[in-house]
Parts: sequence; C-alpha cells; structure tokens
Amino acid sequence: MEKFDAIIIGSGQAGNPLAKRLSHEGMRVAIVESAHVGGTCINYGCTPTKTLVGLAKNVTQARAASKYGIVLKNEVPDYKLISQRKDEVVGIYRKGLEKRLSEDANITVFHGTGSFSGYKEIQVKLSDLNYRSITANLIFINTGARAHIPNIEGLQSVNFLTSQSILELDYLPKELLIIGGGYVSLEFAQLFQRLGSQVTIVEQSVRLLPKEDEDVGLEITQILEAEGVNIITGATTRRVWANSMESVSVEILSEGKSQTVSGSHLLVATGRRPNTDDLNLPETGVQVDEKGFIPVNDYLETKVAGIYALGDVKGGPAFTHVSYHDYIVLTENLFDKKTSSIRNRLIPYCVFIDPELGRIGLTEKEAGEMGLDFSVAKMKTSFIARAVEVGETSGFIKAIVDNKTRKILGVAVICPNGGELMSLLQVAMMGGLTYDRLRDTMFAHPTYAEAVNNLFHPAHIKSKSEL
Ligand SMILES: Cc1cc2nc3c(=O)[nH]c(=O)nc-3n(C[C@H](O)[C@H](O)[C@H](O)COP(=O)(O)OP(=O)(O)OC[C@H]3O[C@@H](n4cnc5c(N)ncnc54)[C@H](O)[C@@H]3O)c2cc1C
Ligand SMILES: NC(=O)c1ccc[n+]([C@@H]2O[C@H](COP(=O)([O-])OP(=O)(O)OC[C@H]3O[C@@H](n4cnc5c(N)ncnc54)[C@H](O)[C@@H]3O)[C@@H](O)[C@H]2O)c1
Repeated sequence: MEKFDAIIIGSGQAGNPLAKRLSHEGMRVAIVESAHVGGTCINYGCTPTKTLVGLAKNVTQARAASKYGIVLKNEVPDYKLISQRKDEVVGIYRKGLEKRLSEDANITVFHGTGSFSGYKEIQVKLSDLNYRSITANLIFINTGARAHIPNIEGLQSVNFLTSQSILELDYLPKELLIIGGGYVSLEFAQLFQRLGSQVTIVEQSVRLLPKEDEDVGLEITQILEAEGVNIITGATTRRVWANSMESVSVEILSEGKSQTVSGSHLLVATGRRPNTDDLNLPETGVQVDEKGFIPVNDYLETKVAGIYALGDVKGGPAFTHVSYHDYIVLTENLFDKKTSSIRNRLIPYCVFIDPELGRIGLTEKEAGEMGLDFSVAKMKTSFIARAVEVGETSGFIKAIVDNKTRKILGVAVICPNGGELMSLLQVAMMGGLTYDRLRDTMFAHPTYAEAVNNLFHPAHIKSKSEL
C-alpha cells in the first residue's frame, strides 16, 4: 500500500487548488479522478455551457443586425462548428490543468474510481482495470454530483439526455423538451431556442425558478416566451414514451387537464444527486444523509477526524465558487492559523440566460417571512441609459434594504451583465455600505453600475406597507 500525506478523491473545484496548496506545504498528494481532471465545471458544466451561451448570443446579435443592413447567408447556424468551439474551450482549460498537475512533483494523479477499502485506505480501480491501494492521514472527498433522474413511468426506456450528454451532440435538436425549470433548464432552453431548436419547458412548480421571488420567475418567463420558448408550469409529468427514434412524448397534468407534449429530444434537468454511491463510505465511518450528501461541520470536517468533504458532495448551494471557497476555508484553517467557517457565508449566484439573473442575499419573500423591517428598491432595466443604448432593456433590478440600518439585505438583478452588477452590490454589502451612500456615489457614465444611483432614488423605493 502506497502512503501519501493527503488523498483527494475527485478532481473538482476545491480539490485541484487544494492539491497545489498541499504540495506547496511540502506534502505528497494523490488525486484520484474517475473521469477528466477539472470535474463538472470545466468538462460538463460552467465552461461548455457558458461558451454555448456566448455563441448563441453572437447568433442572436447577428440576426438583430439585419435591421441595419447586415444580411445573413444562413439564418440557422452550423451547430457542428459551435459544438467544436465549445470542445476547444473545454480542451484549453482541461489541458492547462492536466499540465499544471503533472508538472508538480509532489502530486500524483490516479485515473480511476476511488472507494474506501478500510479506515483511511482507498482502493483505486484504474482505468486500465488494475487496482492500486493508497493511504493517507488526510483525506478530502470532492466527488461532486451528477444529474438526478426522477422516477417517471417510461423514462428509462427512452433515450433521454442529461446536462452532460446533451453537450455531446454535434447537431441541433429540432424540438427540445426539457423536464425541469431550474438553472440547467433555463440556460439550455434559451441557447438552443436561439440557435434554432423549438424548446418546451415542463416545470412542476407554479413558476420557473421557484425559490426566487415571484416577480423574478415571471420576468424570466416573459423573457424566454418572447424568444419563442414554450413554458408549461404547475405540471406533473406522468409518463414518457418514444414514438419513434426521432420522437418522444411526455404526458403531463397541468391545471387539472392532461396534455401531451412531443419533441425530437428530451432533456432531464431536475436537479443533482451526490457522487457518494461508489465511495464505500461505511468502511471508514463517514455518514451520508437521506439523499446521499456527506454532512460536514462549519470547518468541512466529516464525523471522522482527518476526513473532509468539499463542494457539491456536502450538499447546500452547488456552485463552482462555493466549492472553491471551501478550499479557501479549509486551507485557512489548516495552514494560515485562522479560524474560518462556512457558516453564514454570503453566497452569490447567477443564471446565465440573457439578460443574466444575478442574485445574492435575501429575497423579498424571505425578508417578509423573517419579519424584518425592510423596503424594496426596484427599477426597470429600461431606465438604465446603457441598456437603452445597446437595445437590451428587458428585466429589472431589485434590492431589499433594511429600514433602520439602510444596509442592503439582498439583490436580484436581471439586466445585461447582471452578474457583474450584482457583484458590485455584493461588495457594497460586504463593506456595509448603506444604500444612500451608493445612491450618492459618482459612477462612470454610461456604465451599468451607475444604475444604482437611480435604483436607490426615493421614487424607486417602497416600504413594506406600500408593496
Ligand atoms: C450544466 C451545468 C452548468 C453549470 N454552470 C455553472 C455556472 O455557470 N456557475 C457555477 O458556479 N456553477 C455551475 N454549475 C455547477 C458546478 O459545475 C458545480 O457546482 C461544481 O463543478 C462543483 O464542483 P465540485 O468541486 O463539487 O466537484 P465536481 O466539479 O463535480 O468534480 C467532482 C469530480 O469527482 C470525480 N469523481 C466522482 N466520484 C469519484 C470517485 N469515486 N473516484 C474518483 N473520482 C470521482 C468526478 O468525475 C468529477 O470529476 C453547473 C453545473 C452544470 C451541471
Ligand atoms: N449558472 C449556474 O450557476 C448553474 C447552471 C447550471 C447548474 N447549476 C447548478 O446545478 C444545480 C442543478 O441544476 P438543475 O437545473 O438540474 O436543478 P435545480 O434544482 O436548479 O432545478 C430543478 C427544477 O426541476 C424541477 N423538477 C424536479 N422534478 C421535476 C419533475 N419530475 N417534473 C418537472 N419539474 C421537475 C424543480 O421544481 C426545479 O425547478 C443547480 O441547482 C445549480 O446549483 C448552476
């Protein structure tokens, strides 16, 4: 059995920077990765999808330019080329990471599936089907998550797609049905609709993005519908069947009525489940919750001393930046003589549709449920000079502010570069800046940032009783 100082199972968003830091501290590190280094984000998540989102926007802008004399040769783009570009960008990141890891003499990457074979012992089933046994005092589980497939009658007998397999297509789905109306669904829905597919979303909740405020979900519904996406909410999916190799149908119950929607392809985007099944965790005493996630304390420790869980596999908000921040918290505690915790972290997130939804902090609904004394500042994107100038005026900006402290409690931004504008407000929240300070700050004109001058103008602020 080969002994290392640390083993990282899963080359995810926390594991890779962690390996470099452990190496920097003079430790011998093993990374065990069953697929590609870089995990979901680089290979099947953020990188390929945001490349596709960007290319779909290019196509939309090219079409819009026809009003000004730019005549397109083809209305429908060549998806094969688009897919190739996506693979190229993924390749750049993956190869860069492979190189950085292989050049580090303290890091050994085992390409295979890791599972516990004893207390702090890992057996790696290598891709060449041989086995290796390794051990270390420190073990970090960073195995991420995969698409959750709901138990719907007939689903297993059709060729459905997941967020991973849809990225392998080198042609455009003619009609794309999507079960689920969350992050994965909305990003794929808009980009494929823009590229030329006819997209239908079937969501079980009363609206898209059900955890967000009602006005956010409804605005996004309008934006997508205006681009031609067919959206059915409050829908129970009863049954799925294939009509032929090129046609799949879904029977849904919506508003008490049964209806059938059909398409050439079906994408299942109904959430994620943790990759803990292969880990054989009982061997080492690490426990999982009822959904398979690994519970951790505020310092990312599992129930077993020296074994940590990072990223999606521990449950909670599943984003790349959360996993990366887990690495920061962990290394601050292990090496930087700080006491860092994951409790009460301010977690921003974006849905990368166009315009983007940027979100952080409390929703209006949450502030109400908590009985806070708050007001809501809300302004349409069409009030932002820059948005008018570039002709992208759908959406709104909304901030929840505390009436006593005048601090910002939460933000939802639906506008071009919404993620960036949200991040500006995030920094204000971190620094405890009051909204009137932001209202009276000079920002460059015409940036999206200057929108906060107007957002916090009394004309746009309503107290709870006025809402
Ligand atoms: C389509 C899509 C788009 C997304 N877009 C965004 C976005 O824009 N922004 C954002 O912040 N987040 C996005 N996410 C979420 C983001 O990708 C994840 O939150 C992030 O990758 C989680 O990282 P992680 O560190 O938990 O592990 P992962 O990145 O999931 O990596 C885990 C790794 O562990 C490996 N592994 C699993 N089990 C084993 C085992 N037993 N042995 C060895 N290796 C194993 C896996 O192969 C994988 O490589 C997206 C997700 C999807 C699916
Ligand atoms: N931009 C980003 O940061 C980004 C992008 C993609 C994914 N992600 C991450 O990946 C996670 C998974 O994304 P996701 O969209 O798969 O999950 P999600 O949890 O965001 O959304 C799933 C949706 O499917 C619906 N649903 C579940 N079962 C259903 C059924 N049987 N019929 C109809 N609707 C059903 C749910 O009500 C929910 O609205 C996200 O929560 C997020 O953490 C992030």
